[in-house]
Amino acid sequence: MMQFGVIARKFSSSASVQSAIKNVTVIGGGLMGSGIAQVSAQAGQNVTLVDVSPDVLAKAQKSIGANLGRVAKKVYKDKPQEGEKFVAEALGRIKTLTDPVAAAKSADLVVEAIVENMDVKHKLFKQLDEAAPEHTILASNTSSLSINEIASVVKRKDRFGGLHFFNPVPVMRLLEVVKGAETSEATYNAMMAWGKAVGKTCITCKDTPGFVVNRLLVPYICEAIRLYERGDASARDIDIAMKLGAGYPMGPLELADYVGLDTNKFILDGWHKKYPDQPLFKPIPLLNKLVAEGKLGVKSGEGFYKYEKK
Ligand SMILES: CCCCCCC[C@H](O)CC(=O)SCCNC(=O)CCNC(=O)[C@H](O)C(C)(C)COP(=O)([O-])OP(=O)([O-])OC[C@H]1O[C@@H](n2cnc3c(N)ncnc32)[C@H](O)[C@@H]1OP(=O)([O-])[O-]
Ligand SMILES: NC(=O)c1ccc[n+]([C@@H]2O[C@H](COP(=O)([O-])OP(=O)(O)OC[C@H]3O[C@@H](n4cnc5c(N)ncnc54)[C@H](O)[C@@H]3O)[C@@H](O)[C@H]2O)c1
Repeated sequence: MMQFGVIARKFSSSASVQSAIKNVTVIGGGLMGSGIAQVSAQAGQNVTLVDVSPDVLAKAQKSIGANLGRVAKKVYKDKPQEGEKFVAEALGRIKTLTDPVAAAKSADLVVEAIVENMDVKHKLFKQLDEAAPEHTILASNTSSLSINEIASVVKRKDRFGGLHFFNPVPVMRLLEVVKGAETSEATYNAMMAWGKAVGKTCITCKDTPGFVVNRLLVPYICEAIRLYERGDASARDIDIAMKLGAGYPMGPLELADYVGLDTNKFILDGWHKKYPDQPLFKPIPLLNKLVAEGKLGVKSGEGFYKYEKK
């Protein structure tokens, strides 16, 4: 108990923690990348946000502005002018680019948050490894892929690791800092210090499937889907049960809709292929059916529940 207290204090988050990393490039301006760019800029980092799509970048800037406004309303509730200054300054620290190579040239740290596809990640990291300065740390926000496998294409394996954020990034306080087989102690320490500097509580994990959170969360969500598929309980009752009986903020099926049923399926299929004998990772016919029908959850307007399209 005593030891846990010490560890908890040691790793407790603080936006005032200093990090040697001042210039961060975030690649992928979608759901996760925009959140990572926001928390970095909020903490005073110079941020370059990259996406192949200028439309995504415009959308990201808009949502970051709106989310910074939410933060300002809370933090500066009696000082609206200071709140406006906070939002303007944070937004001013984010520049956008469509070229990852140009963006890597000025980075101390690159955080990749593009599609969860090994080939696409490999292609990007090869380019980044060639373009980035010697000291630059390369990191992936992958949910389910192996950090060692992603790092296999770069020369700087000692300056490569995992930085796994949670959705929604501005709200979720955890950051999993993943050590690959060849991640150096200096890289690990720099990633931990940076994570704390951007306001997250960091935990450490080896390069094991799903790290800590998803290794527990994916089987939990999958078991909930199987329970529903068997007709053991309604979707609503499964979700109410876990919210009121176990204290979760969302039930498992609501959470599956929130992260996206295609993402759920992608992770499960990838792990099933790698570990075919693990019953927890076996395909789920209902999940496959919903995805085949385009029912992907909140983003498509329907999953286990129906949503108003934004
Ligand atoms: C097979 C499985 C597959 C797994 C996939 C893995 C995916 C991945 O690798 C891991 C994950 O991320 S796993 C997923 C991990 N994620 C989870 O497990 C999430 C679980 N869910 C939750 O924690 C809560 O339901 C939410 C925080 C999402 C919403 O909270 P709520 O109470 O229901 O509703 P509320 O009252 O509206 O909001 C409360 C406060 O949050 C603020 N805010 C909200 N959205 C925001 C945004 N986008 N931006 C900024 N701010 C946002 C809002 O302003 C408010 O602030 P205030 O200070 O109170 O005014
Ligand atoms: N969604 C989640 O809940 C969540 C949580 C934690 C980690 N992750 C991981 O984060 C990563 C991104 O997930 P997301 O949900 O933000 O995806 P997303 O689809 O919202 O965003 C990905 C973005 O990357 C862009 N992109 C694709 N290829 C690119 C390239 N070569 N160069 C630059 N931009 C490129 C796309 O245009 C898109 O805007 C994935 O690896 C995912 O597993 C997701």
